[in-house]
Amino acid sequence: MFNTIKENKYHALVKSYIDNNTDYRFIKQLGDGSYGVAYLIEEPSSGEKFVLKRMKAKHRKSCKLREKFHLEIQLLQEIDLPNTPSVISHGVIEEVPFYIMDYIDGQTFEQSIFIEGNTFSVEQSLKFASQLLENVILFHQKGIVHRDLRIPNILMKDEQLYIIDFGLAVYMKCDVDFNEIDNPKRAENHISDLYFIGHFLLFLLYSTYSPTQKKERSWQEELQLPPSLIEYIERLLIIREPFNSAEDALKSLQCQMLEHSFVSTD
Ligand SMILES: Nc1ncnc2c1ncn2[C@@H]1O[C@H](COP(=O)(O)OP(=O)(O)OP(=O)(O)O)[C@@H](O)[C@H]1O
Repeated sequence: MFNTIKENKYHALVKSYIDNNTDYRFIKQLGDGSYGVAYLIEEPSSGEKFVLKRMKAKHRKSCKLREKFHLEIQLLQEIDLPNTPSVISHGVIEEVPFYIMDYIDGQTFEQSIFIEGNTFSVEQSLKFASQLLENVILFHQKGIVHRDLRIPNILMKDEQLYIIDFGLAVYMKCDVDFNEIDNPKRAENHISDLYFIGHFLLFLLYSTYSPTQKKERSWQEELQLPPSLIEYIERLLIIREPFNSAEDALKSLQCQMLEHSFVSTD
Protein backbone atom coordinates (compact mmCIF):
# COMPACT_ATOMS: atom_id res chain seq x y z
CA MET A 1 0.00 0.00 0.00
CA PHE A 2 2.78 2.41 1.07
CA ASN A 3 4.75 1.56 -2.08
CA THR A 4 1.69 2.12 -4.29
CA ILE A 5 1.16 5.60 -2.77
CA LYS A 6 4.85 6.37 -3.29
CA GLU A 7 4.81 5.16 -6.92
CA ASN A 8 1.65 7.22 -7.61
CA LYS A 9 3.36 10.28 -6.14
CA TYR A 10 6.38 9.72 -8.39
CA HIS A 11 4.17 9.04 -11.38
CA ALA A 12 2.60 12.53 -10.86
CA LEU A 13 6.06 14.07 -10.31
CA VAL A 14 7.44 12.56 -13.52
CA LYS A 15 4.41 13.64 -15.51
CA SER A 16 4.69 17.20 -14.23
CA TYR A 17 8.50 17.20 -14.75
CA ILE A 18 8.09 16.11 -18.39
CA ASP A 19 5.37 18.66 -19.15
CA ASN A 20 6.99 21.60 -17.34
CA ASN A 21 10.77 21.04 -17.43
CA THR A 22 11.45 19.37 -20.78
CA ASP A 23 10.64 19.90 -24.45
CA TYR A 24 8.47 16.77 -24.34
CA ARG A 25 4.82 16.07 -23.63
CA PHE A 26 3.68 13.15 -21.45
CA ILE A 27 1.50 10.66 -23.36
CA LYS A 28 1.05 7.47 -21.31
CA GLN A 29 2.66 4.78 -19.20
CA LEU A 30 3.99 1.88 -21.26
CA GLY A 31 5.15 -0.61 -18.68
CA ASP A 32 5.75 -1.20 -15.01
CA GLY A 33 8.42 -3.79 -14.24
CA SER A 34 10.09 -4.86 -11.00
CA TYR A 35 12.85 -2.26 -11.26
CA GLY A 36 11.60 0.39 -13.66
CA VAL A 37 8.62 2.23 -15.11
CA ALA A 38 8.51 3.25 -18.80
CA TYR A 39 6.52 6.18 -20.25
CA LEU A 40 5.77 7.27 -23.78
CA ILE A 41 6.56 10.94 -24.38
CA GLU A 42 6.42 13.15 -27.47
CA GLU A 43 8.32 16.13 -28.83
CA PRO A 44 5.34 18.38 -29.81
CA SER A 45 7.20 20.33 -32.51
CA SER A 46 8.20 17.24 -34.52
CA GLY A 47 5.60 14.75 -33.26
CA GLU A 48 8.50 12.34 -32.67
CA LYS A 49 7.95 9.87 -29.82
CA PHE A 50 10.46 8.79 -27.17
CA VAL A 51 10.47 6.62 -24.06
CA LEU A 52 11.36 7.86 -20.59
CA LYS A 53 12.38 5.02 -18.28
CA ARG A 54 12.78 5.71 -14.59
CA MET A 55 13.83 3.67 -11.64
CA LYS A 56 11.06 2.47 -9.31
CA ALA A 57 10.76 4.99 -6.45
CA LYS A 58 10.96 2.26 -3.78
CA HIS A 59 14.50 1.41 -4.96
CA ARG A 60 15.84 4.98 -5.00
CA LYS A 61 17.80 4.62 -1.73
CA SER A 62 19.46 1.37 -2.77
CA CYS A 63 23.06 2.02 -3.91
CA LYS A 64 23.17 -1.41 -5.56
CA LEU A 65 20.03 -0.79 -7.64
CA ARG A 66 21.06 2.77 -8.52
CA GLU A 67 24.36 1.36 -9.82
CA LYS A 68 22.43 -1.26 -11.76
CA PHE A 69 20.23 1.43 -13.33
CA HIS A 70 23.26 3.53 -14.26
CA LEU A 71 24.92 0.45 -15.76
CA GLU A 72 21.80 -0.05 -17.95
CA ILE A 73 22.24 3.52 -19.28
CA GLN A 74 26.00 3.12 -19.75
CA LEU A 75 25.66 -0.19 -21.62
CA LEU A 76 22.93 1.16 -23.91
CA GLN A 77 25.16 4.17 -24.70
CA GLU A 78 28.08 1.86 -25.48
CA ILE A 79 26.00 -0.48 -27.64
CA ASP A 80 24.76 2.30 -29.92
CA LEU A 81 23.48 -0.01 -32.68
CA PRO A 82 20.60 0.51 -35.13
CA ASN A 83 18.48 -2.28 -33.59
CA THR A 84 18.65 -1.04 -29.99
CA PRO A 85 17.25 2.30 -28.75
CA SER A 86 19.78 5.16 -28.45
CA VAL A 87 19.98 7.07 -25.19
CA ILE A 88 18.99 10.71 -25.80
CA SER A 89 19.60 12.09 -22.29
CA HIS A 90 19.50 11.11 -18.65
CA GLY A 91 18.97 12.79 -15.29
CA VAL A 92 17.35 12.58 -11.86
CA ILE A 93 13.84 13.58 -10.75
CA GLU A 94 13.56 13.93 -6.94
CA GLU A 95 16.28 11.31 -6.29
CA VAL A 96 14.90 8.95 -8.95
CA PRO A 97 17.24 8.39 -11.92
CA PHE A 98 15.75 8.28 -15.41
CA TYR A 99 16.81 8.24 -19.05
CA ILE A 100 15.17 9.12 -22.36
CA MET A 101 15.64 6.83 -25.36
CA ASP A 102 14.30 6.28 -28.88
CA TYR A 103 10.80 4.84 -29.10
CA ILE A 104 10.50 1.73 -31.25
CA ASP A 105 7.02 1.84 -32.68
CA GLY A 106 6.74 -1.91 -33.07
CA GLN A 107 5.13 -4.91 -31.46
CA THR A 108 6.76 -7.24 -28.95
CA PHE A 109 6.76 -10.95 -29.81
CA GLU A 110 4.70 -11.46 -26.65
CA GLN A 111 1.96 -9.16 -28.04
CA SER A 112 2.29 -10.69 -31.49
CA ILE A 113 1.87 -14.31 -30.33
CA PHE A 114 -0.40 -14.01 -27.31
CA ILE A 115 -2.56 -10.96 -28.13
CA GLU A 116 -2.62 -10.82 -31.93
CA GLY A 117 -2.53 -14.64 -32.24
CA ASN A 118 0.12 -14.51 -34.99
CA THR A 119 1.76 -17.79 -35.97
CA PHE A 120 5.26 -18.43 -37.27
CA SER A 121 6.24 -21.27 -39.60
CA VAL A 122 9.49 -23.16 -38.99
CA GLU A 123 11.06 -21.15 -41.81
CA GLN A 124 9.95 -17.79 -40.33
CA SER A 125 10.98 -18.85 -36.82
CA LEU A 126 14.49 -19.72 -37.99
CA LYS A 127 14.76 -16.48 -39.96
CA PHE A 128 13.84 -14.42 -36.88
CA ALA A 129 16.24 -16.45 -34.69
CA SER A 130 18.95 -15.79 -37.26
CA GLN A 131 18.17 -12.04 -37.24
CA LEU A 132 18.23 -12.06 -33.45
CA LEU A 133 21.62 -13.82 -33.44
CA GLU A 134 23.02 -11.29 -35.94
CA ASN A 135 22.05 -8.48 -33.54
CA VAL A 136 23.26 -10.28 -30.46
CA ILE A 137 26.66 -10.93 -32.11
CA LEU A 138 27.07 -7.17 -32.53
CA PHE A 139 26.73 -6.40 -28.84
CA HIS A 140 28.73 -9.48 -27.84
CA GLN A 141 31.52 -8.00 -30.00
CA LYS A 142 31.29 -4.92 -27.76
CA GLY A 143 31.70 -7.19 -24.72
CA ILE A 144 28.07 -6.93 -23.56
CA VAL A 145 25.59 -9.72 -22.84
CA HIS A 146 21.84 -8.90 -22.51
CA ARG A 147 20.71 -11.79 -20.23
CA ASP A 148 16.97 -11.11 -20.60
CA LEU A 149 16.15 -11.85 -24.25
CA ARG A 150 12.55 -12.77 -23.49
CA ILE A 151 9.68 -12.25 -25.93
CA PRO A 152 8.47 -9.02 -24.20
CA ASN A 153 11.92 -7.51 -24.78
CA ILE A 154 12.15 -8.28 -28.50
CA LEU A 155 10.14 -6.05 -30.81
CA MET A 156 9.34 -6.35 -34.48
CA LYS A 157 8.86 -3.33 -36.72
CA ASP A 158 8.68 -3.62 -40.51
CA GLU A 159 10.03 -7.23 -40.34
CA GLN A 160 13.09 -6.00 -38.39
CA LEU A 161 13.89 -7.08 -34.83
CA TYR A 162 14.73 -4.60 -32.07
CA ILE A 163 16.02 -5.41 -28.61
CA ILE A 164 15.06 -3.41 -25.50
CA ASP A 165 15.44 -3.58 -21.70
CA PHE A 166 19.13 -3.88 -20.87
CA GLY A 167 18.25 -3.90 -17.16
CA LEU A 168 20.01 -7.24 -16.56
CA ALA A 169 22.84 -6.75 -19.07
CA VAL A 170 26.46 -6.98 -17.90
CA TYR A 171 29.96 -6.85 -19.32
CA MET A 172 30.85 -10.32 -20.56
CA LYS A 173 33.32 -12.43 -18.63
CA CYS A 174 35.60 -14.57 -20.80
CA ASP A 175 36.80 -16.97 -18.13
CA VAL A 176 33.46 -18.56 -17.19
CA ASP A 177 33.79 -22.34 -16.89
CA PHE A 178 30.87 -23.97 -18.75
CA ASN A 179 30.79 -26.80 -16.20
CA GLU A 180 30.25 -24.36 -13.35
CA ILE A 181 27.19 -22.63 -14.79
CA ASP A 182 24.26 -23.50 -12.49
CA ASN A 183 21.76 -21.07 -13.97
CA PRO A 184 22.31 -20.42 -17.71
CA LYS A 185 19.93 -17.41 -17.61
CA ARG A 186 22.30 -15.56 -15.30
CA ALA A 187 25.60 -16.66 -16.94
CA GLU A 188 27.85 -13.68 -17.58
CA ASN A 189 28.82 -14.82 -21.07
CA HIS A 190 27.19 -15.73 -24.43
CA ILE A 191 25.58 -18.84 -22.87
CA SER A 192 22.81 -16.74 -21.29
CA ASP A 193 21.77 -15.01 -24.54
CA LEU A 194 21.89 -18.31 -26.49
CA TYR A 195 19.77 -19.99 -23.82
CA PHE A 196 17.12 -17.25 -24.15
CA ILE A 197 17.30 -17.50 -27.97
CA GLY A 198 16.54 -21.24 -27.60
CA HIS A 199 13.38 -20.31 -25.67
CA PHE A 200 12.56 -17.54 -28.16
CA LEU A 201 12.66 -20.15 -30.95
CA LEU A 202 10.41 -22.49 -28.97
CA PHE A 203 7.82 -19.70 -28.41
CA LEU A 204 7.74 -19.03 -32.17
CA LEU A 205 7.59 -22.72 -33.10
CA TYR A 206 4.82 -23.38 -30.55
CA SER A 207 2.70 -20.60 -32.10
CA THR A 208 1.41 -23.10 -34.71
CA TYR A 209 0.99 -25.99 -32.28
CA SER A 210 -2.39 -27.30 -31.23
CA PRO A 211 -2.40 -30.25 -28.84
CA THR A 212 -3.63 -33.54 -30.28
CA GLN A 213 -3.52 -35.40 -26.96
CA LYS A 214 -4.55 -34.53 -23.42
CA LYS A 215 -1.23 -35.67 -22.01
CA GLU A 216 1.47 -33.03 -22.08
CA ARG A 217 4.65 -34.21 -23.79
CA SER A 218 8.14 -32.75 -24.11
CA TRP A 219 8.72 -30.04 -26.75
CA GLN A 220 10.90 -32.54 -28.64
CA GLU A 221 7.86 -34.83 -29.00
CA GLU A 222 5.19 -32.18 -29.44
CA LEU A 223 6.82 -30.01 -32.10
CA GLN A 224 7.82 -32.83 -34.46
CA LEU A 225 10.86 -31.03 -35.81
CA PRO A 226 13.64 -32.57 -37.91
CA PRO A 227 16.16 -34.34 -35.59
CA SER A 228 19.02 -31.99 -36.52
CA LEU A 229 16.88 -28.97 -35.57
CA ILE A 230 15.97 -30.56 -32.23
CA GLU A 231 19.68 -31.10 -31.66
CA TYR A 232 20.37 -27.46 -32.57
CA ILE A 233 17.82 -26.15 -30.04
CA GLU A 234 19.12 -28.58 -27.40
CA ARG A 235 22.58 -27.04 -27.83
CA LEU A 236 21.12 -23.55 -27.29
CA LEU A 237 19.34 -24.80 -24.17
CA ILE A 238 22.51 -26.53 -22.92
CA ILE A 239 20.88 -29.95 -22.96
CA ARG A 240 23.77 -30.82 -25.29
CA GLU A 241 27.26 -29.40 -25.71
CA PRO A 242 26.86 -25.57 -25.82
CA PHE A 243 28.06 -23.37 -28.68
CA ASN A 244 31.37 -21.59 -28.15
CA SER A 245 29.95 -18.26 -29.28
CA ALA A 246 26.92 -16.59 -30.85
CA GLU A 247 28.86 -16.62 -34.16
CA ASP A 248 29.08 -20.43 -33.97
CA ALA A 249 25.36 -20.63 -33.16
CA LEU A 250 24.57 -18.45 -36.20
CA LYS A 251 26.77 -20.53 -38.54
CA SER A 252 25.10 -23.69 -37.33
CA LEU A 253 21.65 -22.09 -37.79
CA GLN A 254 22.55 -21.12 -41.35
CA CYS A 255 23.46 -24.80 -42.00
CA GLN A 256 20.06 -25.78 -40.58
CA MET A 257 18.33 -23.34 -42.92
CA LEU A 258 20.26 -24.71 -45.90
CA GLU A 259 19.61 -28.31 -44.88
CA HIS A 260 15.88 -27.67 -44.66
CA SER A 261 15.96 -25.60 -47.89
CA PHE A 262 14.96 -22.38 -46.15
CA VAL A 263 17.57 -20.36 -48.04
CA SER A 264 18.45 -20.49 -51.71
CA THR A 265 21.90 -21.89 -52.51
CA ASP A 266 22.54 -19.66 -55.53
N1 LIG B 1 12.53 1.92 -26.43
C1 LIG B 1 11.30 1.42 -26.38
N2 LIG B 1 10.49 1.45 -27.46
C2 LIG B 1 9.23 0.95 -27.41
N3 LIG B 1 8.68 0.42 -26.31
C3 LIG B 1 9.44 0.36 -25.20
C4 LIG B 1 10.78 0.85 -25.18
N4 LIG B 1 11.28 0.66 -23.94
C5 LIG B 1 10.30 0.09 -23.22
N5 LIG B 1 9.19 -0.10 -23.96
C6 LIG B 1 7.89 -0.67 -23.54
O1 LIG B 1 7.79 -0.51 -22.14
C7 LIG B 1 7.72 -1.78 -21.49
C8 LIG B 1 8.55 -1.75 -20.22
O2 LIG B 1 9.90 -1.38 -20.49
P1 LIG B 1 11.17 -2.21 -19.99
O3 LIG B 1 10.96 -3.65 -20.36
O4 LIG B 1 12.41 -1.54 -20.44
O5 LIG B 1 11.14 -1.99 -18.45
P2 LIG B 1 10.35 -2.71 -17.31
O6 LIG B 1 10.03 -4.12 -17.68
O7 LIG B 1 9.23 -1.80 -16.94
O8 LIG B 1 11.40 -2.61 -16.21
P3 LIG B 1 12.46 -3.65 -15.72
O9 LIG B 1 12.35 -4.92 -16.56
O10 LIG B 1 13.77 -2.96 -15.92
O11 LIG B 1 12.03 -3.85 -14.32
C9 LIG B 1 8.26 -2.80 -22.52
O12 LIG B 1 7.70 -4.07 -22.37
C10 LIG B 1 7.83 -2.15 -23.83
O13 LIG B 1 6.50 -2.49 -24.12
